[in-house]
Amino acid sequence: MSTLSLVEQAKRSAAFAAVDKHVTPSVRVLGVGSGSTVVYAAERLLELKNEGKLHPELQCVPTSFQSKQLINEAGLRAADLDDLVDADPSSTTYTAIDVTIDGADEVDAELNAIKGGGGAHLREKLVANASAKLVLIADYRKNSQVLGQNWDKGIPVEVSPIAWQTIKRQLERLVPRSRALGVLATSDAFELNHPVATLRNAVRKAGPVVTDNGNFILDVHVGRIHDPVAVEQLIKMVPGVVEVGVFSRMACEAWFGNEDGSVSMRIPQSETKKKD
Ligand SMILES: O=C[C@H](O)[C@H](O)[C@H](O)COP(=O)(O)O
Repeated sequence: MSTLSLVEQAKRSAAFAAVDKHVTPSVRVLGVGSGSTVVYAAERLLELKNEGKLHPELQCVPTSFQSKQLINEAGLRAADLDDLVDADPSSTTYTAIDVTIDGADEVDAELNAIKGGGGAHLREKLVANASAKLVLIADYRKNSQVLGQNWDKGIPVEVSPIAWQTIKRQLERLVPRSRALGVLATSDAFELNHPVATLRNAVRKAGPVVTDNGNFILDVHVGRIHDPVAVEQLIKMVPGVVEVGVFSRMACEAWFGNEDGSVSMRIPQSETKKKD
């Protein structure tokens, strides 16, 4: 009998289903995300490797220190993102990675996602952006219509430590800032008129979380996010912001483990409508 909790079982089911569908023997370069759900993806990759079902030359691109450890522990070959070459130099999109499988903190109807609950979103976004396909895996708690509906820990924003308090104050003034810029309709973009940015503190270490890249994390509470593209752009425009944990319009599929033990796969709602 399984000793996993319902949530862990849901993560595992989603991870196994997504890996089985997407990591076929023809996949040569795989992006490996970060977080607790990706641990199960690595477990499945190891099984497939032992069954001889992976490409013999498979290269795995890590998205964090943890992710690299998972790749190493599964006996897979890690590759550096910058050492890869574009699969099709004539393409308008840069796709050196065939597919990336990654977790998420929350996913909306269009598969916009909040990521960075584990502070890995800078490298995750770099890898996702170089991938032909980004596939998200998560348990049922992350399955939302609108970002901010279930995830109440704010948007993870990686910032330069040299001016984190200045950046925090500017992030808390996103609304007047966007009005001054006159480029984004902030009033429609997110719920709160007065966002709150909190420095993420470490657990079992005094002081702030320091990312794999030597930066700090501010968790920015904006309430519900109605326009993820605008929110991502607006936060990114604050000097000192290294990366924002809103991944808008990047994922093509999201796999969720459900409470009843089943697995659901979603594509962006607008794509579903086109097919109807
Ligand atoms: O920084 C961490 C990553 O974005 C994770 O993929 C995300 O936080 C989801 O993690 P988990 O699978 O542990 O819920």
